[in-house]
Amino acid sequence: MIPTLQWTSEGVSFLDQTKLPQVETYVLARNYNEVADVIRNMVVRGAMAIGVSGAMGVALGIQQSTAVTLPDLNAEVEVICDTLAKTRPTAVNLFWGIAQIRDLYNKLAAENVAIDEIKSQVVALAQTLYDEDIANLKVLGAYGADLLPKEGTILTHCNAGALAACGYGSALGVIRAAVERGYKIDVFADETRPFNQGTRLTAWELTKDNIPTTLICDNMAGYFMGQGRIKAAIVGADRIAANGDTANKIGTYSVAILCKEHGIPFYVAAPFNTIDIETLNGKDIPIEERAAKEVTHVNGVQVTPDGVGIANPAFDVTPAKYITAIITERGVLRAPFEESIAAMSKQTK
Ligand SMILES: CSC[C@H]1O[C@H](OP(=O)(O)O)[C@H](O)[C@@H]1O
Repeated sequence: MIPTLQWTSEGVSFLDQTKLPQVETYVLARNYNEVADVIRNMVVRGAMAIGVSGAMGVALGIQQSTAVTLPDLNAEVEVICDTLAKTRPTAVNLFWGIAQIRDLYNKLAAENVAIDEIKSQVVALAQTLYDEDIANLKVLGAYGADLLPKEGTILTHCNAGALAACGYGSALGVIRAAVERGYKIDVFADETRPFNQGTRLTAWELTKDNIPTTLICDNMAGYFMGQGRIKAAIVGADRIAANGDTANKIGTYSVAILCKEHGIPFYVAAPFNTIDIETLNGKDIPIEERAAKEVTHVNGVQVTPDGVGIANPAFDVTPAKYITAIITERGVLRAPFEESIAAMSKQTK
């Protein structure tokens, strides 16, 4: 299994995704501020992975606190949660992960539970969230595999794989589940400029698993769809609004429109905690703008002239009307998404 992140006795260990595929190396975050740094710098990235990282960061901060009274610890927990919440704005899973630990903390603190007991319970919960992430994605993968063709090429954008989660992956989890069933499928991976999650990460993890993969530049998808090569597209998600509008890696919207034009199914695969029912539609999803250097530089070398303007939105929003289905561990959602999402939100699991 790919060790994207792991709780250890010394802190949280992260596979450094900024160094892949050339070097497989690990970063140990020894305190919650260092966890915030690795999320911000995308040493760890992907909605599910940063959700559980956020939870582990809060748990680590509480575990390491030297506060001896609950009022002092309460104040520290606020700072810890704020620090982690300010790292990346779009993936709602981050806020979900932080809230899981904060809610347990608040409950135990309100019951006046001893600080040592609180520490052990929040750490245990962070580890449970890690296990549940993998278990949920395996269930999601099985639902998704039911929708894929038994043979042919599947397009994906960015990396919604084991590297974007605690393991297995969402979009790539569906592909893994299909391959495990013996489907004769292969993957076209968009390179996903500017951070190159497709080039560096999807290509790395799929070839490691011997899943046949062809890397294409972001502007090639339409060409291959026109040739009839692509049978379906599947992507992950960072935040899904109550009406089904979906924020995902920049370029996803273009892929969805191309799919519509060519009559190709366009699937979103995401655990249910990616759905944000408080956000009514995609216009209200905050879109992260990242540093210009991600666009101007490739492998540390500047490829743009000095003085040119740079825009670097990290995500776009695909309107629900372009989405064939949203695959979750609770089942498959279809249009009208307002209704199917509302109904599924009422299920406890
Ligand atoms: C599991 S969803 C993965 C999702 O995360 C990516 O964003 P980033 O690499 O910036 O964290 C992207 O939107 C992927 O689809």
